[in-house]
Amino acid sequence: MKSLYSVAEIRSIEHALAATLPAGTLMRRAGEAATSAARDMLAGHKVLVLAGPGNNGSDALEVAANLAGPDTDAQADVTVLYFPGAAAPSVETAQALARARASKAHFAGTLPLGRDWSLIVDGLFGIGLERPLAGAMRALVDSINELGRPVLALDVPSGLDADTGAVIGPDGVAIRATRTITFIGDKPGLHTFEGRDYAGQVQLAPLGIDPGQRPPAGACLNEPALFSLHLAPRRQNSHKGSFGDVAVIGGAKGMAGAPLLAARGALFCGAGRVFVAAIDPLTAVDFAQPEIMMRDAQEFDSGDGTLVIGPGMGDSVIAMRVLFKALEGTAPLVIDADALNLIAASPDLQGRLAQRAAPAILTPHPLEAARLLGVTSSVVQGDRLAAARELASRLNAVVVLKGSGSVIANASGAVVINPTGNAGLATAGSGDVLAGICGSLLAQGWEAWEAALGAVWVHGAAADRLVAHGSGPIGLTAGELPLAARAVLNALAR
Ligand SMILES: NC(=O)C1=CN([C@@H]2O[C@H](COP(=O)(O)OP(=O)(O)OC[C@H]3O[C@@H](n4cnc5c(N)ncnc54)[C@H](OP(=O)(O)O)[C@@H]3O)[C@@H](O)[C@H]2O)[C@@H](O)CC1
Ligand SMILES: Nc1ncnc2c1ncn2[C@@H]1O[C@H](COP(=O)(O)OP(=O)(O)O)[C@@H](O)[C@H]1O
Ligand SMILES: [K+]
Repeated sequence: MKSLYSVAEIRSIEHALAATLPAGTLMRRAGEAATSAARDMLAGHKVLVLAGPGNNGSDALEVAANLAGPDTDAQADVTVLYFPGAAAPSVETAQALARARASKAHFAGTLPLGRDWSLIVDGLFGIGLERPLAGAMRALVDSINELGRPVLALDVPSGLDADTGAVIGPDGVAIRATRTITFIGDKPGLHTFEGRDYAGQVQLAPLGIDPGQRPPAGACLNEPALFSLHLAPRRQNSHKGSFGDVAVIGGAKGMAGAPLLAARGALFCGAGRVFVAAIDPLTAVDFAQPEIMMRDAQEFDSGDGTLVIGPGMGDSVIAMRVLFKALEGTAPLVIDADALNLIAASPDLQGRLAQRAAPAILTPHPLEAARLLGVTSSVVQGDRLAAARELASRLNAVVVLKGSGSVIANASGAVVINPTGNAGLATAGSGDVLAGICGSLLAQGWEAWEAALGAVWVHGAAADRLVAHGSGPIGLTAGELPLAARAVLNALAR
């Protein structure tokens, strides 16, 4: 399992290890791991090392000493910008500083201008940053980002919250890294919200701590191993009834495309039969996808099939009535878009949802999540893991909080961050396709938790596949996702 540790969890691991290891061991190991990552990235000689006042800075000083070296054959020409704190440095920091000063690295007082850095090592702040960068530090971070040179961040890009992936603000700044080497355990903030943009490629350096010595983490990264129990090859002796029915309810006037996209997501990911039950039943057939059966939402009886409710559904009286009926019934539900907004506006519907025994997956984007929680979307984005966890527990459902690094949570408090997908998905209709894929996996007998994990992973991987083939991120369309998702799912099942 690819565990993700909160800052509090890392601190408690550090605390336990401090009793068993000689002082400074972990810092030295962090320095060695980071030095090897820096060498790996280095295509040239000139290295700028930024070292802050805490232990993150000490890691950076170790890197500077290692890269510059006392030897004449040292490869790098290292410049250090060191920012001592107001308090006296710790013994370990003093040792790292002495090593760096004894090396061939030169210490500068301000950012040297006009140098074409081959690599910048960011050791300003790690998990100890608790307030926004201000003054000279803020200006330095802006200047570093403007240089556009390769940056290796130590532990966490300085300015980023390792728990949430938010830049510590308001109106904060953070280093934009090419790669982040993160110590002891990987961290949620490197994989969601702003984290993916600021951390770049994430590399874990466990510092010689074997996973067995680490307690279980509060979150982890999504990967096929988390849902592979449902990825069995199909039996030859199967028929369309073996793979379940999905009915997508939605499609108010002018919004016929949304349920069709969801229905295609369901069809291409293997549901046996797929219906669209439209609020405005004008379309008799989807000529591009005639396998989809078209019905009138007001007359439709889904039996025990899976319902995906909400895409393009609107907020009419009919929509409300159909949603009420779905919540009263016992069908597995995927609740998306307008259905989420109707539920957000009605404590009664929230109560009904929370009391249901049948499985439900909710797929809010941040604004829909904010409406459900009665807060603003910036509050949701400020702590996506907490928001997803809170919604799952309040509404007794599996929740997929969408966006860069989608967060999947359940009512028992489990939290998973999805690493697949890209900004090509930032296009109308891609969420509809995701809802359809969720419904498809539910209809094929997957448990709600695995269905949500599998659907989000496959949906993101489909977008990654399209980008790898040149069909994005610019101009990727939601309509292309179902076919790509089919390829991804079949590759996994093989
Ligand atoms: N412990 C271990 O076993 C290991 C730890 N490791 C490394 O240690 C890192 C954590 O180190 P850390 O706890 O010293 O915190 P860090 O991120 O350096 O920052 C704290 C310093 O910044 C200061 N400061 C804060 N905000 C500020 C601001 N806005 N503007 C200006 N100053 C500000 C704050 O000062 P103060 O708040 O007192 O003013 C304090 O001096 C971790 O990320 C990893 O890299 C690894 O070596 C592995 C083993
Ligand atoms: N920048 C991004 N990186 C990764 N995934 C993204 C990004 N932007 C959007 N997505 C994904 O695309 C989908 C968009 O869903 P949604 O916002 O509901 O759009 P729509 O309602 O138009 O279908 C979600 O699955 C979301 O996680
Ligand atoms: K850093």
